[in-house]
Amino acid sequence: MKIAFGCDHGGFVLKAEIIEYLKKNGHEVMDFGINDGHSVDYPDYSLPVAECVSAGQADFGIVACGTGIGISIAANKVPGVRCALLSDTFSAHATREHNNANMMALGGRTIGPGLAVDIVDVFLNTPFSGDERHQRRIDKITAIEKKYSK
Ligand SMILES: O=C[C@H](O)[C@H](O)[C@H](O)COP(=O)(O)O
Repeated sequence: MKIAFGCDHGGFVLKAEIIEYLKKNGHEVMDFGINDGHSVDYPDYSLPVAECVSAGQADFGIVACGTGIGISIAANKVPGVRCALLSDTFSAHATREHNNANMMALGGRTIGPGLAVDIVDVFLNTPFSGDERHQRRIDKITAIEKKYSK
């Protein structure tokens, strides 16, 4: 799969292990930085990942900041993006199965790289259930997006 990745300085601590996992598992990585731990603004690194996913240029997006909160808020402003902030594998499974999430956000100051890689693994290997009730709810999210987009 094609995976777009972006992080700020708070998420940079997770980057090496996540990228290593992705490459080892045969994924193509579109790396939007950052490439060292200097201080940056997380929306600048969330946007290109979210735009790639929204345009269908990547299958999934992974973003990381200190908490995962700011970078997920920014990603979810892009139409078509459903970015889940994750800190456990149960939620990683559930957000794919129920929400058909196409992006995940992780916090470099809240979880360690081992758990982050487990979360990525579960997320990427869990399909959307396709159940009518879940699709109906996702369609309602899309309708909200359409209501507020000009
Ligand atoms: O939600 C925002 C992220 O956690 C940022 O990584 C965080 O706010 C960066 O903080 P600072 O600039 O103090 O390192």
